[in-house]
Amino acid sequence: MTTIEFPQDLKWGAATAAYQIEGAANKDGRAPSIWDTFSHTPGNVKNGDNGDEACDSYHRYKEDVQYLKELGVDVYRFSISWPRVMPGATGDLNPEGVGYYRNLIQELVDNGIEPIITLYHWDLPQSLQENGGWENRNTVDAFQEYASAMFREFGDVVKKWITINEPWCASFLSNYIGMHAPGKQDLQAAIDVSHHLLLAHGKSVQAFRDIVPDGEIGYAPNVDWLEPYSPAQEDKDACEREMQWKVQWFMDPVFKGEYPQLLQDIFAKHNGYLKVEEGDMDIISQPIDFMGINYYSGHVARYKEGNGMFDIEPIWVDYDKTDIGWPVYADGFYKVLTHLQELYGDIPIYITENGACYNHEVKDGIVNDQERIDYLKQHLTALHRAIKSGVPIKGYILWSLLDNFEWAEGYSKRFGIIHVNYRTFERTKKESFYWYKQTVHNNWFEI
Ligand SMILES: CCOCCOc1ccc(-c2cn(C[C@@H]3NC[C@@H](O)[C@H]3O)nn2)cc1
Repeated sequence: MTTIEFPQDLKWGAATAAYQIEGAANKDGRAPSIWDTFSHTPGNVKNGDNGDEACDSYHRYKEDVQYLKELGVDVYRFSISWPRVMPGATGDLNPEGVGYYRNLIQELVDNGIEPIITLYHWDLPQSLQENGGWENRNTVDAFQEYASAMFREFGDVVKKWITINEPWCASFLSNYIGMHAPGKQDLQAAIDVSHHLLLAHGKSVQAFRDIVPDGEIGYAPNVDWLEPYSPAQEDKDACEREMQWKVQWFMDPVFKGEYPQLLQDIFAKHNGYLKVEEGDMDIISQPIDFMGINYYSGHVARYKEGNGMFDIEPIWVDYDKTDIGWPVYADGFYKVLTHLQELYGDIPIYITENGACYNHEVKDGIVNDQERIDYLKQHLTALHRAIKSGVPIKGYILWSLLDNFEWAEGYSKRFGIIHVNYRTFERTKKESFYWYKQTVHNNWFEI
């Protein structure tokens, strides 16, 4: 057997997000988010699913923390629901909402688990969407007010914060492709949203430095890897264009203070234009302490003239795929992490999401998700390769602790290492839970 052993100081964790697990959507003063509106609009989410009850973690968080304790993880990454703590989007805090997170944080601390808070995991207050949402530059100031209030409420205990989760999903997937809330298909809207999300990130970092001077803050872009079909320049160029859309568009502004010209030119051909105001790029490129990276999949792709905005087509033919249809492409994890180091140097990285969708059910009290264990072995080996190549990886946070509401896929797609019965909310630890528990305990695994 071969052993893959990690540095002793690597942090192990698990992740969730508010709208995906909490439920209690109309409880204790929470106001609607854009995902309440989107999921309750027929046709947007598979099977008409919504987050009204989800995993009922709002009421079962103590049980969930006990699973984290059993896993032996160092950190738990969760998100705060903006409309739960600030139902008016700005102004007064909701004591019940703040109280829920204070109880959750205390439960984690009492069990020796470090909380990592994500401020924005896509559940924008619907009241802001009525005024244009992230397309409206005023939402940036609303976010800074919300973020500052959370820093003041929890910054005495919580020292690691993430501003924005997957800005590509919250901008282009949601406003250009239209698959996520608010479900627009408007390139200019998506460009405006992407800039305002990054501006909100920068402004909240500025506020954080004053309110939590001993804390660490970053953001969590999602990346994938596109492997050119051939050495032909047209295939390499096609992959570069789409990779820049996912990576450079959201990282160059933070680490270089500018947007990639290649993409600005492509967007202009489709009547999409950046609207940057004086000082914006200085705010966005505020130094941060770490970068979260969310990686799930990659694939081979090649040039195809006229196909989409980037003249590219995916070639997925010969890979194993997870139950959400994404290729299992662990080499892409290693390649994208070393690529990021080449582009941006030694910014400390937490893997803030990595995991797989496999829809196994409970049989005789057991969930035999060997495919998920195999996925984790492949991707943790790729991560180990990146660490050995000198990429400064500080932690690995698995997506997800629980099966949960997978956005437009609803509850049809299961990413958890704990199975959730959505009728009874009964949790069942999967075989992957036990494998991950052993790996966290040992800090190594065998392949
Ligand atoms: C170019 C065309 O593309 C069409 C589909 O495009 C995507 C891309 C990415 C995703 C996606 C979903 N997830 C998992 C979540 N991450 C955050 C957490 O809440 C998880 O539930 N990550 N990425 C979905 C669809």
